[in-house]
Amino acid sequence: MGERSVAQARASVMIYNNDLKKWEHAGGVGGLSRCHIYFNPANNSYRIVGRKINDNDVVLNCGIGKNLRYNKATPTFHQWRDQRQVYGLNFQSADDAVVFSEAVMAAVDDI
Ligand SMILES: CC(=O)N[C@@H](Cc1ccccc1Cl)C(=O)N1CC[C@@H]2C=C[C@H]3CC[C@@H](C(=O)N4CC[C@@H]5C=C[C@H]6CC[C@@H](C(=O)O)N6C(=O)[C@H]54)N3C(=O)[C@H]21
Repeated sequence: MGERSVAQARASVMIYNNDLKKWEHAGGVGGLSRCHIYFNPANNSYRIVGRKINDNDVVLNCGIGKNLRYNKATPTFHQWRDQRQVYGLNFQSADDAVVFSEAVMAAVDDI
């Protein structure tokens, strides 16, 4: 049994460039991605995967750890970090952002 999607949202994926001190579009080009939260029943893990709508390029692929701190910087821009970098999602609506954030936090609680 493979991974299954437990939530999805369209958002622009951004990565903070710590060297240049600025946000950059994940994958280098702006645009919307379909972002899924996948649950892997084989090891009870979750990850967030984002693929560009226009060419399916994977621009985000990060595990959800039990200590993940998810920051709602604005109603439509949410961010989190891992030991390497900071990720940001620019949602198209506050509603999309709420649905996705609740799924992220449910995943964190489930680990
Ligand atoms: C303790 C800690 O790690 N703190 C982190 C947050 C955090 C807290 C707790 C757990 C995890 C995390 Cl991640 C932290 O402070 N970080 C993470 C890196 C981010 C970088 C820049 C500065 C610039 C100001 C702010 C920012 O990003 N903000 C404001 C809303 C604004 C909204 C849209 C996004 C879209 C692209 C850019 C823009 O508008 O051009 N942009 C923004 O400009 C967006 N900020 C941050 O937010 C910074």
